[in-house]
Amino acid sequence: MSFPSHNTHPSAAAQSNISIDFNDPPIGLEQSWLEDSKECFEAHTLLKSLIIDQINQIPVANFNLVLQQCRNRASQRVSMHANREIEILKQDIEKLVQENQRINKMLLHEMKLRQQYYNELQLLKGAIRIFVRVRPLLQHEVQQGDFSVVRFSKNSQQLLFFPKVPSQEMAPPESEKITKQNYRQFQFDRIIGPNIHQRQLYDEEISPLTKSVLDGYNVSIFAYGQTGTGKTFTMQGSGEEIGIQQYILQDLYHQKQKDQSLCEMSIALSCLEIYNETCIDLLRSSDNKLDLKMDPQTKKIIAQGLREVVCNDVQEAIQCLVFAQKNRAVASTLQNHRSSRSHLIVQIGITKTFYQSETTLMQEDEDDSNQPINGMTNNNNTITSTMYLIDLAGSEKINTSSASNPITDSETKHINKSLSALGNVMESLRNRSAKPNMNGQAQHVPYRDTKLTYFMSNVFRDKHAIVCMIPHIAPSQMCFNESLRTLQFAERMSGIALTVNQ
Ligand SMILES: Nc1ncnc2c1ncn2[C@@H]1O[C@H](COP(=O)(O)OP(=O)(O)OP(=O)(O)O)[C@@H](O)[C@H]1O
Repeated sequence: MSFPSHNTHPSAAAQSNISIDFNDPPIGLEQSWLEDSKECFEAHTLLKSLIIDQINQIPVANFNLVLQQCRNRASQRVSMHANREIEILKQDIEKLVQENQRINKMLLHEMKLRQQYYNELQLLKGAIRIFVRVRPLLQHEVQQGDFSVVRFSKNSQQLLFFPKVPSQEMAPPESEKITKQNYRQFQFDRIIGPNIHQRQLYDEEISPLTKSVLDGYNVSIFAYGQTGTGKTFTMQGSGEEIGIQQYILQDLYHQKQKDQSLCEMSIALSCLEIYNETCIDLLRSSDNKLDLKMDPQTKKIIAQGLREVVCNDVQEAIQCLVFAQKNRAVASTLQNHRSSRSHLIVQIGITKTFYQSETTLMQEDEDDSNQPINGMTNNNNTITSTMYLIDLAGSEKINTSSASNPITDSETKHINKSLSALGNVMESLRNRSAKPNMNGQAQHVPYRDTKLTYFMSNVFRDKHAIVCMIPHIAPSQMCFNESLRTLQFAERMSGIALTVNQ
């Protein structure tokens, strides 16, 4: 086959990048040759674009592969790194646990020392502490023209009590103006005047007792005094003003929360009423009369079947008290305002069980001062203690001038009997500590004379018990005789303050 000499092969044209306009072919080229060339050129162009496409695909696939490999390597490195980190963290945690144990050990040691010194101080202050509370004059007393016959010293320990003053005009002057007046002076651990609010009373005088009960000491607080002098106000509060019962419970549950890493604390409540020498369980609505018996194992006097309610928080505990108060109020309306004619004993039982690690730490501590504190049994590292809050019946005498009412007379006789039995027990304890062993025999203490003294003998027979008495008086001159009796009773008690538990 021969080609025109002046012409060039189409592939040569493509190779030499000659641009051919196929719509306007050069003169002399045959039509078929042109069509062949055109097809060939298009095939070439298509092939070229396919090759470019293929080339473009290769790096993407490669990249994905490389990326996957990188990921694998990275995840291997991350897991190796994480393992190392976890190892380091484990070591750190181990160190922290050891440090925590060391600090807990120090804390326990410090706590025990603090408890020891603190409670020694409390015991040195006197086993029976007397805080006389004088309530303000009430509105109806002022309206009746009554006035206060009580004055206070600046150190809050002395109380000046004026004999009957005939009228408001003759009322004693304020304490700073008092010179040589005819007054009786009383001195107690603390006088709580009418301006002292519940919170202040709690913070200054009662909260140390809450600390003691948490340390394993049995504590009892008696509210004593004539009806209407504020015993219930102090213990339970009134209206907006909460009483020491609630403050104590708030503190106990607060401490329970604070100590939860050291020990498990359980708080249980029971409420016992003694009315006309009958014991009544106020946490039961029926079948609630109880007998007092000595527990053969612990030698403690127990009210058989007395309901103890474990309360998990302060609200539950307060609900319990409200239930008891309602029960008491129902009986009260049925029986001639029984509430002020009966003794109410609220018992708060505390059990603290120390966790194993702390137990071991305590056993490891070889310091001699690290003796088990009161209430703690060596076997199970549990501390048990009880706080007794006793709202005593009104202490007034039978009004011999009024028409006799057999019910109130019998109630009053029972009250007078149990309150004077309480005084006799105190008196015996004082005598016993003055003359410990007469002819080798311990002096008899008449605990069994009344239900109140029998039950409370748990407290008086306990060498480590802390007893606090809050005698209440009204400041008015109309209550002069009853207030004087209350102050004299309190004076008798304060005489045995330092000796009762020796
Ligand atoms: N410190 C005080 N401040 C203000 N008001 C008080 C105070 N103490 C008592 N009161 C008020 O005096 C009244 C009598 O108080 P309360 O009922 O507590 O006496 P009580 O000794 O418990 O009597 P009862 O033996 O009859 O139960 C109440 O209205 C109480 O609110």
